[in-house]
Amino acid sequence: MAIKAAFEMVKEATAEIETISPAEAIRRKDDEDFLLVDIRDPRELEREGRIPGAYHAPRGMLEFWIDPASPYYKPIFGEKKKFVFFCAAAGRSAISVKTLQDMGMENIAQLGEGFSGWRKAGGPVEGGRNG
Ligand SMILES: O=S(=O)([O-])[S-]
Repeated sequence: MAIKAAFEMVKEATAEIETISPAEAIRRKDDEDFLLVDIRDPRELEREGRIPGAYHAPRGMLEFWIDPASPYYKPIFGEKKKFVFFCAAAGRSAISVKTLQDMGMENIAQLGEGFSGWRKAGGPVEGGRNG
C-alpha cells in the first residue's frame, strides 16, 4: 500500500480550516478571548523559545485534552475563546486543527507559518537557546 504524502495531508487539511496570519495573531495576542496553543514538542520549546502567554498542549494529547468525556480533558478548552494552534511551520497544526474540527470543536484556527512565521513577523519570543 502506498503511503499518502504527509504534505498532501497538510494541503488538504489547510483547505478546510481557518488560518490566521502572524500579523493578525500579534495584534490579537492580548485579547481575553484569543488563545494561542503551542502543540510543539517540549524539546522544541526549550530550543527555539516560546510565545509569551501561549498555552502548551503537546500534539500527542490534543484529542484527549479537548474531549470533555476524556479523563485527560483540560477545562481551558471549554472556555469561550478563539483557539489558534501552532507548531513550527503550520504542518502539524493544519492536520491537528482539521482533526479537532472533525471532532466538533468550534472557534479554532491555525497560525499561518507557525512559530517561524510569528518570529519573522516580529512577534515576541521568550527563552530558547537560539535566541
Ligand atoms: O509540522 S511542522 O510544520 O512544524 S514541521
